[in-house]
Amino acid sequence: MSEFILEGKGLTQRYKTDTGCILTACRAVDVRLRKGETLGIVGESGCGKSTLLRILAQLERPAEGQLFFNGTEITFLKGESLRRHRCHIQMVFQDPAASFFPRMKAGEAITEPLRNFRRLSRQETRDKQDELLELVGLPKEYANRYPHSMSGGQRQRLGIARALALDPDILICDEATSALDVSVQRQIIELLADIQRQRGLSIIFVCHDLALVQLMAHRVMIMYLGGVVESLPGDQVWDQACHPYSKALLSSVFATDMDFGKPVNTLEGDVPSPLDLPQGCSFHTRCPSCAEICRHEQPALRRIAAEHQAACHLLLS
Ligand SMILES: Nc1ncnc2c1ncn2[C@@H]1O[C@H](COP(=O)(O)OP(=O)(O)OP(=O)(O)O)[C@@H](O)[C@H]1O
Repeated sequence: MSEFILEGKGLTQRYKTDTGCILTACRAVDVRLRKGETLGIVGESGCGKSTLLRILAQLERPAEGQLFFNGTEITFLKGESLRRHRCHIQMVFQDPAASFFPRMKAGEAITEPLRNFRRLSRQETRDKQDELLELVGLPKEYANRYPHSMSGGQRQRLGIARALALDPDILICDEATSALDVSVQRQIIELLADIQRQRGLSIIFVCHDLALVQLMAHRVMIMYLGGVVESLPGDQVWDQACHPYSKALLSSVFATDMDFGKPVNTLEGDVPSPLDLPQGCSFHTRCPSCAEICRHEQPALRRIAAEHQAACHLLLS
């Protein structure tokens, strides 16, 4: 049995654009998720987070690389075995309202995935609705309400309830709190942590907000332009993150907490296009510490400390 419930090796994804060019959205990404662990994935818009999630959830197949579930390769599953496998990994999206039929009541909506897999008696459906609503902290009576009549936070609870209907081993949350107010974000994160403790669930939590991710993730992976630039334990992000990109993200996130007078290390320039990846280190065009080697040699992810890797020439020389 593998130490990891989900493992991706060298996951790469390319898309053909409308103009016939090849865009590399994900570059040789290694992902490891342990049972009961939360892995946070952070990065700016367009860095390939959603692409990576779609590969991990098997909504699309990578152009290169392999995927393992509990040590068994699942990269090439198809047909009925793929459909069955999807029960193990479920997703929560940023806008759950978009995936609810407007005329379907909440109770029906959250048990829908279950009905796709087996017949349920009326009593079984009601019991499951009650169980799921209680799990996500909503009153039973909400089964009869329409999702659009609920608040954003309540709808996101429904989204989580629906993702849990099939009792998955892994929950993948794609910007699941980004559309919510800060106080509601906290409640949803606490809810996820509670459910994780109760059910031993493994969670992948993708977000562009590093402050939020490091609050809940056991490990954090920082992505830039389709690749991983740093990976480290969540509780070390604030004082041990060492890649120049991670540091720039941190100083912009925590700028409001900083002393006046302390320079804020903001990022200059734009992210290069994934259609035209720069030579050498993908971050060198914006890196304040760029050296000659960074312009022509791509740094590999290397060990900095236990459970901590970074891809930067300057940290390793
Ligand atoms: N199906 C597709 N066809 C062509 N290009 C795509 C496709 N899906 C994603 N891309 C491109 O791949 C790159 C990575 O996109 P992706 O959505 O994975 O990034 P992201 O980090 O999740 O961004 P965001 O936070 O804005 O959702 C982007 O340049 C995007 O335009």
